[in-house]
Amino acid sequence: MKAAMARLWRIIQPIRPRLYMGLIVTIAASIVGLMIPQVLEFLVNSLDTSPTATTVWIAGGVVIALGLVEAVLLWLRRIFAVGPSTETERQMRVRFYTRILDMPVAFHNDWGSGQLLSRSQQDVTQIRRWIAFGMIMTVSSAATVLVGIFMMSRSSILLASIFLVIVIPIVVLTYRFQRDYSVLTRRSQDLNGEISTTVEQSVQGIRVLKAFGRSKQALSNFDTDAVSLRNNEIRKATTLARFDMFMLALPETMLGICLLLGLLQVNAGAMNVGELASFFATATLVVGPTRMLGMLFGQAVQTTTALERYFEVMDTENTIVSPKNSAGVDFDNATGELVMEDVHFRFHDAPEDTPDLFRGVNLHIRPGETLALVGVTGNGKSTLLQLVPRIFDITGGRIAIDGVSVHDMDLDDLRRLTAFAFEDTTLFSFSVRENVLLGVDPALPEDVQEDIAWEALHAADAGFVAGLAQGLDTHIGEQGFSLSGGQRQRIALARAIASRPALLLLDDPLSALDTKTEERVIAQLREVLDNTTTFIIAHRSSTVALADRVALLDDGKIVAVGTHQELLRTSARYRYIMASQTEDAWEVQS
Ligand SMILES: Nc1ncnc2c1ncn2[C@@H]1O[C@H](COP(=O)(O)OP(=O)(O)OP(=O)(O)O)[C@@H](O)[C@H]1O
Repeated sequence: MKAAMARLWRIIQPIRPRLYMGLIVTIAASIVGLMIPQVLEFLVNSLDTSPTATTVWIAGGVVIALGLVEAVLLWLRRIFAVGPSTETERQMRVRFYTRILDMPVAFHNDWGSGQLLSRSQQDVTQIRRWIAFGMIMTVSSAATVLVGIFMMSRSSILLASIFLVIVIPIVVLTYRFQRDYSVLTRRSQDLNGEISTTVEQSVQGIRVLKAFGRSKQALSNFDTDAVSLRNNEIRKATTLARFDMFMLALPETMLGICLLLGLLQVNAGAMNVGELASFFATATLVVGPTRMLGMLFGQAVQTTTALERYFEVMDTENTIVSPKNSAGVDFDNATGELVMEDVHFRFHDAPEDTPDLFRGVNLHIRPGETLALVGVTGNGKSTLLQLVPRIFDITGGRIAIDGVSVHDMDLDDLRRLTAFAFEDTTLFSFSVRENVLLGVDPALPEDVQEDIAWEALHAADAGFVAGLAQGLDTHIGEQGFSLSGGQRQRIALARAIASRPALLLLDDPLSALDTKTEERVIAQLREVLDNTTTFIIAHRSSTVALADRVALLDDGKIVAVGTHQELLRTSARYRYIMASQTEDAWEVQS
């Protein structure tokens, strides 16, 4: 708890002066509030001895004035605290988002999106509430209780001591409550994260769920999580209710005892009625902050949990970063020549007894060449391509573009040199223009950008965009749902082409196209790819036909490289794979 709060204390360093101001006005408001019973004591005593209308008016006026001052001071507390705390909340959220954008794909595979969502939303909001309200109120409530007890002791030391004695069980109970409640809070936050992930996955996969009639099963899984959350919330509420019960019962019992003893003392002449009235007015005022302290303890626990969850993500080490002294990239003369030397790779979460996915891959793609990568399904073709822009990092060997190791390049430079069209096309809920120009320098003049977009769309045979309601500015629905699979694939292909990379990485970019469309796209791609070095994963012979040479990936290595015809002649494995993967394999071989 201490460590997380200490880090928060450092984070809020710039806003501390304003929080101090907030604290000062809150304590001032409490003191002003506590002065009202003193005026009451004076009023009661003067009514007892020499009652005059003027005294009543003056005392009443002072009480109203004190009430107004208290209200203004509480208003000022919000003014001082709200602005800086919401700014800190914004900064923490932006840092979190920057962090998750920076983190490698392996990190996102490990963390559910729901977990990241709940940490960046609920947890950060909880932290803001603590900064704006909890921190200030803890100090001011504690101060109010102390000052209040001091003032009560001026009325009667005996009664104040009884009040003080009741504070001890309150502290013990609060401590036990804090311990139990923090465990339940953490569990609730985790369950909330899991539920968010389930909803998100169902929404994304809604078509699959419907097509396979699995909505009921999805609902049943969701219900199991929802029931766990409900049970946990009930346990939280029961714990809180028990705690609240004691927090209410203890002060009320104390007030009852004090009233009895106070009346006996007044009767015995040990204190006057004014002092008794003042004691009770103060005690009533102090009971609130005493209970508030208990509640704030609970909030402190929740905030600590939220901080730990926030820092857990922020502290996860990012393994894929730019080198300290990166090698410069000559973009004007970049050719995209790719060399892989003795490349080894295994996923960090691969079972220990499995061999590396790649065990010494050697490959050379010449400048301007188009090389197709072929292999049986699931043998690592997509992964090999993703090693180039460092979506995953190799565990051994070397990958170089134009003679410079990708590990020596700045990540931004590396990703400017390369462009990727993924097998599962992700389009954002932006316009077609924004999707296609994602990798294009936004500083270019608008008309140049527009020309680039159309050129790329034509190259990818995505001329259908011109016929859309708003052309390039047509907004693509969430996840690109309003387009067909083939249309989405062609826009994603256009996006890769538009960034005019030195090295184009295409992961089976034509898989969703019918043969006729594929033929057209290939014809246009041939022209575009003429001078661009291209590494393309191919499952169909028609895609292979696009390539100058073909490399066969098998058993963690490149086992053969040559033209399509050469490999058909020399490699039985290649013949087998092409035959098993392409519908027209026999035609290809003949
Ligand atoms: N993030 C990951 N963590 C662990 N294993 C993974 C991960 N991604 C892929 N794999 C595994 O690595 C292997 C290679 O996957 P990859 O997607 O590269 O194959 P592929 O040859 O492109 O497949 P396909 O031809 O079906 O597209 C598969 O066994 C896959 O299950």
